[in-house]
Amino acid sequence: MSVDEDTVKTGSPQASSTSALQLSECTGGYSNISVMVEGTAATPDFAAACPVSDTEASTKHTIVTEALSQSDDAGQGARGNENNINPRNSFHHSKQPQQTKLTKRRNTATSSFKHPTSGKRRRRANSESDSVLPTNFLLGGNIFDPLNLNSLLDEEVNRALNAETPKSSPLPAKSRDPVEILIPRDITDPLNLNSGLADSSFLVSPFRVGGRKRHRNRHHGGGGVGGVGAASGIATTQVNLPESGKSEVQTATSAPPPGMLATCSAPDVSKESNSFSSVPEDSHELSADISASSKEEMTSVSLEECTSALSGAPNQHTSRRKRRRTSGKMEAPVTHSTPLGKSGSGDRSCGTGGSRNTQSFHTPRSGAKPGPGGRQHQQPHNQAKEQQKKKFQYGNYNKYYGYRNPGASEDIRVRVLRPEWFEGKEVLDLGCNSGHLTLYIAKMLRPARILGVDIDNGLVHAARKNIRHYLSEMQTQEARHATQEKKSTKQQERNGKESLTGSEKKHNEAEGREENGKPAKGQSGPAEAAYDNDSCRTDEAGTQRQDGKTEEMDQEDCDPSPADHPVSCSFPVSLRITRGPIAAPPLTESSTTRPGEFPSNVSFVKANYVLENDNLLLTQRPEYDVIMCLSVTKWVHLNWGDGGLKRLFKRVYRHLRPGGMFILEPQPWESYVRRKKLTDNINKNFQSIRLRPDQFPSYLTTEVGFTSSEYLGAPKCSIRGFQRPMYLFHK
Ligand SMILES: C[S@@+](CC[C@H](N)C(=O)[O-])C[C@H]1O[C@@H](n2cnc3c(N)ncnc32)[C@H](O)[C@@H]1O
Repeated sequence: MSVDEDTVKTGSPQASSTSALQLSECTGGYSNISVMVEGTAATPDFAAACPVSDTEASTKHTIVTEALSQSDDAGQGARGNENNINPRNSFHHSKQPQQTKLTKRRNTATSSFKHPTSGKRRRRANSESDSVLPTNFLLGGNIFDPLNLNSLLDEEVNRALNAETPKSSPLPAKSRDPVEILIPRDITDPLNLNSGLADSSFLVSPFRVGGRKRHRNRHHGGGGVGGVGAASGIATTQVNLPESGKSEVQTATSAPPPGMLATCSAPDVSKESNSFSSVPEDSHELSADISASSKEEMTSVSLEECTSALSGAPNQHTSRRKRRRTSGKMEAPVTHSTPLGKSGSGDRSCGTGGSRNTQSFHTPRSGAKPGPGGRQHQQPHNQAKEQQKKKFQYGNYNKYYGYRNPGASEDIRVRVLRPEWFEGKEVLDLGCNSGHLTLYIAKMLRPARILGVDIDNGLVHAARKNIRHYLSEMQTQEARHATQEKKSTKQQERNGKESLTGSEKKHNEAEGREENGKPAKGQSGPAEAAYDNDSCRTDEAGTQRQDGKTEEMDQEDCDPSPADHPVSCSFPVSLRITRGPIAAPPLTESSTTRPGEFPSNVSFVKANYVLENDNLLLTQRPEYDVIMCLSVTKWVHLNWGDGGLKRLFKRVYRHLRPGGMFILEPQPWESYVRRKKLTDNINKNFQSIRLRPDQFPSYLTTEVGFTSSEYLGAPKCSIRGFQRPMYLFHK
């Protein structure tokens, strides 16, 4: 028998049926040899044929294999062929009972495969590093077609083969040895390059060290500089993910990266204001507890504030980014909560107009707080429910603004806030949550200083982060408005251009202006200076480009940032608007050092504003011109009863300077009822409440000392539960 240069036809007088020969094994090192096999060719003669073809390896051939294969056969054959091609293996198996069925299966593909050992066989024959080929193939695969994809080409064969699953496609045996995964001890230096030691112990196997251990109270700053391998270059196995958001947030809080806002605008409670240092320790501990739990996974947010109206509230705020970070790393924002921008068209919003605001804001990260077993799902149902309740017992919802202002709509309450109340003033925002309203005021109403206070550490943390996101969003909005204005100006100019006379044109040229009133080329105006150098700007406005698009389209996609915030065009403004910023820009020195300007004028602090006892009221000094207390009274009332709420009112009064203003948005009594069983303490307090919300105005004027009260209205909100009366009290 000879091997034809292009096609090898093996025929055997004894066998005329379709062959069970896996001839491809014989092609051994000949990557491109193709053999047309007819007949079983189950003769030892064929063994001799293989070496023959071996010598003709250099010729390129086409394979049309009409051969059958059975996975293991093929595999074993292939393995055996590494150095010694022995087609008998295949032959032997082709006589198995399964043959009838398997003979139906044809390798119909016109293959031109390369044997794994092709071409290198001779060289590797003496090598010790020969790779061990797999031998066991499921699903009828073989070394050349491990997944047996070829069988799919023939529907009939495919059906027949998979008629009995899993018999046809046996499941892998379970009793395999576990796969050992080696983990670098120092994940920041996985190859242990820093140590300079040729020590293989920098990789650890979880099996050898007794498996991953959970360290409940350890902070997982794992990758932090200096933390890992500080002494020996070998870290404890820090591949464990943080157990909860708590440790994560705390890590980030304790070591914010330089230049980030956590540092520049997040003063410590103790540093921020004496007025908060009087908060008793136990209150803080309580707060810590709550804040920890507030970071838990909130799969079923039962936002009391909008219970009635929000049954169909969009679930856009439940997306959770599980991306963990190590301390000191800049983090992508959690992109769901709602800013205080203007309402978008078509949104189910409280407002009626304005632009859409799709900022990426931080909400406190949620993470399952492990129970004793370390996993939430191990908790009994009731216990988990209990925790869930307790978690929001202060109204410290971490998706509050998402619910309150669905679809990133405007917070309608800002409409009753008069700018003159805030501009240049010292403002305190009690119960600021994640800071959206505070930030809006800081940016838009320009107070000299505004401090957001919240009992929930996680919310305060989120609020601090939101400063830079808000800053970035404001830039985007400004850019968008600028673009729109520019477009409309251009349109007007184009309309007016037609009526421009020749003499006027001449005059303009003499003045160094173009027809559209802009400086002529080479004479950029101050506002345009940064922008003119921008690569986005390709031509004068409105000119037609070769691709048929007009310049306006480019400008729309680029970010025509204000001259003092030159932002590159690499991230189109349209994407910033629709997807949020890539990452909020860190605050620059210039943006942080101008006192009284956003964002230097805003800070957040964690504190319980309810003092432990009335005696402490005496220590409170006047500090603020305006104090806001929006949608907080119910929570204070439920948690500290009449006594606690009255103390809060009195503290507010003392905290205000003469002539100061107190802006109050109380929740109605009906909304208390739904939360009365949140905790035992709340239930007890609820039963003893005598001072109802509708009595607050008279209490504040007659008992606390405010001279006047003004009803500001109940801003209309599409979420009815949030439509609440607002008052202004004067000291
Ligand atoms: C329903 S939210 C209102 C948020 C914000 N004031 C607004 O209206 O947009 C109530 C907030 O008050 C906070 N809070 C409740 N009791 C507090 C207390 N004693 N001291 C400080 N903040 C408190 C909660 O953590 C929560 O973030």
